Amino acid sequence: MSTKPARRPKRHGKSKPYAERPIDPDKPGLDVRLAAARLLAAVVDKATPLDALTDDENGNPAYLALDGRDRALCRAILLTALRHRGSLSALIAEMLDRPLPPNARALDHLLHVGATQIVHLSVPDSAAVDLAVTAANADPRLSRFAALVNAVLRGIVRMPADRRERIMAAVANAPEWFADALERDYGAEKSKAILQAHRSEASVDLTVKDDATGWAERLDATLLPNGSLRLPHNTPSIMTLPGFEEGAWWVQDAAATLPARLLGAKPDMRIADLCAAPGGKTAQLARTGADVTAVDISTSRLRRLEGNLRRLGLNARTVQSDLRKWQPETPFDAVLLDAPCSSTGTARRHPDIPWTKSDAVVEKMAALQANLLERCIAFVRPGGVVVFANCSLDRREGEAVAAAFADHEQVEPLPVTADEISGFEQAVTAEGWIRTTPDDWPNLGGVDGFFAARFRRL
Ligand SMILES: C[S@@+](CC[C@H](N)C(=O)[O-])C[C@H]1O[C@@H](n2cnc3c(N)ncnc32)[C@H](O)[C@@H]1O
Repeated sequence: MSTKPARRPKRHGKSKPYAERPIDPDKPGLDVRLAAARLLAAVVDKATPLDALTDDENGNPAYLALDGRDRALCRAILLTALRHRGSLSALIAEMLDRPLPPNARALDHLLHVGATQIVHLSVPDSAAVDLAVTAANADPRLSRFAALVNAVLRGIVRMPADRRERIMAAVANAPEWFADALERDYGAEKSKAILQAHRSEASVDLTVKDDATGWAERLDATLLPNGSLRLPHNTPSIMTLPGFEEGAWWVQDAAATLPARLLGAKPDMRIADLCAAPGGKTAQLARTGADVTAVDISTSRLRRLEGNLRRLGLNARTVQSDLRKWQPETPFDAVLLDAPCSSTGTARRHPDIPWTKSDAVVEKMAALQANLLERCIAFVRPGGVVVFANCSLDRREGEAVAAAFADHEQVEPLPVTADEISGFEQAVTAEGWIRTTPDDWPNLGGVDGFFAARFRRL
């Protein structure tokens, strides 16, 4: 691969002399594009989670300097740029004689921000091109590439739609490590279906306390086979919806409701929800009337859990502790370990995940999960139940951890049966584990990827 800068894009001899135009630093919309390119760099080059960069209190200064509407546009550009990053890269590459050199990161990010608006967002093409060129001119590292930015983006604007589609559909639209891991775990056909599902934004699902049918009508939502509600895509802010203030429901992906259902929770049981925050599964367990202790290492996330339970009118004891050191005074009847993981099963909601995680992260998380799961044996009484779950698609974090734990002399597998998880019968594996992937329920819009396995302490 050539490392020479691609100074001249293909077929673009007639680009306008943008580089010679005066720069207007106050140009409307320029600060949004500059912020988007900077944040894209932080995600892709520094593996910083997008949610941290766009947090309304502690986010990146370039983001916090934007007003509310511009923040929304900046986030929309970033979510879309990351969701379609692989196919947008292919489109940009098509416009270049040779690849950009590896050190031309800022140029690459600016092109991605521009191409995202042209291909996927309802920003006028002329504005997307013009602002990208102005942004290039405003940056001393990039000003000599302003004509190239102009030519590449104009080339994408002029490209016939069917050719664009062909180029974008022909690539895996995922980083190599992630595409390889999926293919190894699921085979060529299924991994393709998962990556296809990742091209669409996930819906918002709700778990309701009671009267799912009534709330489905009131919220204009779809009642899913497992009893969750799925909101329409254009739903405005969750907090303004009927039932939020009164605590009638909470946000939780349909597949994320499965692990808590495996504990057989009921009023006389003592249950520990481990790695509990922000508390979707704690709420499910508390709702049964069980005596629930929720443990998490993060103080701020536990505060969110407590706020959520208050709104829902549900009770649980909360404990801030690192599970690697925690020791309960009395063993529980059942524990749920919703272990920290690479979270690749939620890539439709967090399209930065494939671009910020790696094989090394997956392996580190799998080792941590095995360690935490082993500690769970001491947390339950003999005969008690341990449920292990996480939202990774990677079998190193799910099936492999469960298979190794099943060999432990102090536990036996307690296979899940289809009748225990009505609506998700197809998710039960031959081993009696649960595995969901984003391409499940294709006609309803998919679900998050989840894994769960159940054991009994001997
Ligand atoms: C996947 S999230 C849990 C989601 C939660 N169960 C729910 O349903 O809303 C993982 C949680 O594990 C917590 N965590 C990570 N390492 C931990 C540790 N060593 N001890 C306790 N909690 C930990 C994180 O703070 C995070 O809140």
